[in-house]
Amino acid sequence: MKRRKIVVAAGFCLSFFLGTLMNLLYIPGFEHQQNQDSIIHRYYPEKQQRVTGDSQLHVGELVTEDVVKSNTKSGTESRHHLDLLLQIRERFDEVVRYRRRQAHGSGTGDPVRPLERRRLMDSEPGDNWDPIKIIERTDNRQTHFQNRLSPMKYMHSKSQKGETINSNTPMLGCSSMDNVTNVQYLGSGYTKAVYKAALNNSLSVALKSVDFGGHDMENCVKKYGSAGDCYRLASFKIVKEMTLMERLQHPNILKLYGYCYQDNNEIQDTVTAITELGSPLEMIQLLQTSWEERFRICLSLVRLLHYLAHSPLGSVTLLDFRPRQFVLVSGELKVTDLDDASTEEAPCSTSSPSDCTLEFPARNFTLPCNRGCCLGINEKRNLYNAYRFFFTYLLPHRAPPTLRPLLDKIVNSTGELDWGIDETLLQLENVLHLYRNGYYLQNSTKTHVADYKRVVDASIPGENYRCWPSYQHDGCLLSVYSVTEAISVCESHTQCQAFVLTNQTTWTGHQLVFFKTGNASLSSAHGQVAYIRVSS
Ligand SMILES: Nc1ncnc2c1ncn2[C@@H]1O[C@H](COP(=O)(O)OP(=O)(O)OP(=O)(O)O)[C@@H](O)[C@H]1O
Repeated sequence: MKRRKIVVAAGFCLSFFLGTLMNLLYIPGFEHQQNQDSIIHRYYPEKQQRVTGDSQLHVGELVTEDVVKSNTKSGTESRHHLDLLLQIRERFDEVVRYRRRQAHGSGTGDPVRPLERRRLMDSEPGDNWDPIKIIERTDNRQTHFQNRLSPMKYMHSKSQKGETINSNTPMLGCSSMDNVTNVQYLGSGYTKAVYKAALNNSLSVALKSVDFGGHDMENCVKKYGSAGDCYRLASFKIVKEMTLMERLQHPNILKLYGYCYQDNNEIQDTVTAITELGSPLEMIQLLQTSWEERFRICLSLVRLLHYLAHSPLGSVTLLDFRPRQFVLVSGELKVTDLDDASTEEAPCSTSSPSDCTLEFPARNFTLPCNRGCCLGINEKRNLYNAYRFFFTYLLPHRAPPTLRPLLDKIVNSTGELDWGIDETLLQLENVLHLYRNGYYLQNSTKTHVADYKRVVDASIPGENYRCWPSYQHDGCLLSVYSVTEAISVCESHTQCQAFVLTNQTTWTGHQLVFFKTGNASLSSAHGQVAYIRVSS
């Protein structure tokens, strides 16, 4: 109520108010309509079209809360504080846009309606700034998303049960964090710290929160001196990430299991995201794994990028695309860091080709400008990053020789940005088809030199030797399409005198086979088949 009065008063006394504001905050030329609009555009780009005759009122509305706080400070402090608050509001608006955006192509461009915006501005000072909470308070629509991710239901609830994210997955909240064990630090970046933990001694999860000692918080507090506001600014990265994890559902995007808001000693409502657990990508380690596993990572990545290019929010680009933004979950690549994802398509004019320049350290590309937008810029940025960070290292290296020409073509075409993501996906799926069905095996006229005795339900536990790239470090465990391929492998290893077809398969359906130096330890093993070399 009090806030409402302040907004109304601001409307009546606006010219006086804005004049004072200009003097206090030293915003040059604030009295000029043009500059007011550019300020609005800078901080509230989506407002600009609406700001016409009554733009002053909008300015008043937008900054009133901030100014009331800032008015009590010295000029420089106020300007700094306002800057910080405007950054928070900017991130807030971004999250609102993602939450409200209709499925791409079926909805309105600007989902924040003026009435809601006014209500947002009217929310009580001191209320926490969790946009999900604020929107929920102000939104009288029962959206699908709200039903599934209601902070009122989950975030402070200590006894929630039976609610779901997806139709069959219970949503986790603060109560699930009552019994957290085996907490281990996993990693941190500029803003967040990530811990591995077991909930109720069973479910292993990753817990993501703002790193109080991280660069982001440290730099912000140094500049603005307000730990609380700096926390709010940083926490919007987690809120954005949670929002995108919820809205972008794909097997190669880490799952959001839930979240919890808790007060700590100094700061109210600190947010912790509870997500699927992965293991950080180690490029050196990856180079030592089989081609099949490395191909899986590239294919997961391309499937992810294909989804992002056609996502319900529009074409999403990952502005920070280093391998550390991805983790592995059971061999599948998943993106974890979504705080730098963006759906903004770069605007351009046909008379200025440089508008659409994609710049990379070793190369630049200029894309065509089509109807004021750089054609496919988000998709192509992702694709070139996939090429430079993943494909060049992982795709061709030790691939089956017959697949090499296809793989080289994929690497070259993505490196030149000749293909879009649709064609790239098609080509990788084709490679999978050829591999999965054994079409990569050479039609060799060479006959095998040795004969092998087949022993059903038998294994050879000992007689191991090492080979590369083995699925097991102290033995030679490789994947093959067929017995014929296993015989070829055995004949190419000087130590090999036998092999055992296990009953395990890889993600492509290939069979895992142990290669052995002999058969002295032959013993019965249900479901396995041993092949023993009987002549040479
Ligand atoms: N779900 C997860 N499972 C395992 N490790 C994770 C998970 N999420 C993040 N990590 C690890 O924690 C690190 C930091 O996480 P994240 O990238 O989200 O933080 P950030 O502050 O945004 O980092 P950056 O500065 O790279 O943007 C990651 O590099 C990754 O190795």
